[in-house]
Amino acid sequence: MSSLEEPLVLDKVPSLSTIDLSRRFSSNSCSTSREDNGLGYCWIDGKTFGSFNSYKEDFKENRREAFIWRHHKREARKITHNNSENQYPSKHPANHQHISHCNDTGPRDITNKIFKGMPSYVKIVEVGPRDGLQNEKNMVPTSVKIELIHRLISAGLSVVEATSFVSPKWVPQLADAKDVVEAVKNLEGARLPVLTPNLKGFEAAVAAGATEIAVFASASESFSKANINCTIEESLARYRDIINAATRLSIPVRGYVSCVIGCPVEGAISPSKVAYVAKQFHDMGCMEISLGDTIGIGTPGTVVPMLEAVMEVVPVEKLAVHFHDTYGQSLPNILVSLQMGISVVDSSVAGLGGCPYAKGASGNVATEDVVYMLNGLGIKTNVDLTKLLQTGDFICKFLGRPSGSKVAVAYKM
Ligand SMILES: CC(C)(COP(=O)([O-])OP(=O)([O-])OC[C@H]1O[C@@H](n2cnc3c(N)ncnc32)[C@H](O)[C@@H]1OP(=O)([O-])[O-])[C@@H](O)C(=O)NCCC(=O)NCCSC(=O)C[C@@](C)(O)CC(=O)[O-]
Repeated sequence: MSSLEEPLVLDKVPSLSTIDLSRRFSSNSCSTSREDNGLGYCWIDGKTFGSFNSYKEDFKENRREAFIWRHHKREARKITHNNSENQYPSKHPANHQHISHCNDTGPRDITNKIFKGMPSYVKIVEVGPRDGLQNEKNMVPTSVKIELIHRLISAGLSVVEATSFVSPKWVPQLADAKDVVEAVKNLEGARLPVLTPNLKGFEAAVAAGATEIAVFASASESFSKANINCTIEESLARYRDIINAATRLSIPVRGYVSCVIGCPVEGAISPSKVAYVAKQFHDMGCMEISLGDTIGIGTPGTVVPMLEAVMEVVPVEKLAVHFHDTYGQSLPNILVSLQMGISVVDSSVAGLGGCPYAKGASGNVATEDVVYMLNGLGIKTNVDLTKLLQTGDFICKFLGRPSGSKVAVAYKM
């Protein structure tokens, strides 16, 4: 459990790349030429990682970064009301969008760069009914799970992970997976993937009517054993069989990699291990690979090198990020992921969740908080924040606890 006691820092994280991380993140990092540092990327430049800046350009850009925060203060005066789909009282700035349409000279250029690499639309994968509820001690009635899924879909979420077909001895809370899927399988407007750890689970999921599944491996050997009772290689062999069977039925498969930053037993996990498992999933045919900071210890300092390693072997369009909020780092981690070109974000309504086999890990980042941030950035999600807040309220009232969403708390004040 030592890994939960202090944040991982860059020098504790082994990296795939040959770059000296402390140099890359130092004030002179971007002044190093591409050839000199092996990869030569300056991640914060907001461009595709393949863009070639000259030594001089890099140096100039790096110097400009010193002005970013001063510039933001000035730009903050220019916030404007965003009349997108959500309507809020003006005291709440969720509808305020930073004007990032700057001209190309001076410090404004920096602001432009920060926003330039970001997607215009983010797909949110809502994992509340599965990841959010799986760790609940008291049994949540099937009818409440079904109602939760209904509400999430009507709030505009286009992907809602409904449940898991895992062993009920391991996760008793989701023993009603068959009933949940049978009740929601014909709902329009959203895809409803379910987790399957083996062929037995896959067959049960398909029999119940699931049309999309997810498999889950770990980048940590110890966590793999604790979570699914097998080694990483054994799990990959199982998943190969599942993916082959799914492909024959034209069922899309999402692959999760857990412990992408650290493991509750092993501590820091090397980005190269994460990249290895992600590549295996990609080669097997997973349509999307979600990178999970299962115990929520990542910071942008560890998330960036991990993503960089994975992006060397898997196209960024196939990647999703999945952060738990144990140390309150999810939003900055999501922000840097967006800057690196990721456009799929997992989250859980009201910040529900926690993994039963990762003691001390808290819930997923709250969907409300993600939507609020994306609204503020002018990034579309098609999620109605008001309906989402009401959905969070519904499940929190049922569970008898306050929301894990900061936005939900703020809106009640
Ligand atoms: C993988 C197993 C099944 C191996 O568990 P095992 O005990 O090694 O399995 P087994 O094959 O020896 O079978 C034991 C019993 O389970 C039954 N069984 C076997 N498979 C199934 C099944 N699919 N559905 C229903 N029952 C099943 C099987 O029939 C047998 O029943 P018995 O004969 O004793 O009555 C078990 O370890 C398991 O279910 N683990 C899942 C744990 C879990 O769900 N953890 C949370 C996932 S969250 C996560 O991984 C992270 C993620 C994705 O959220 C991302 C992130 O946050 O970073």
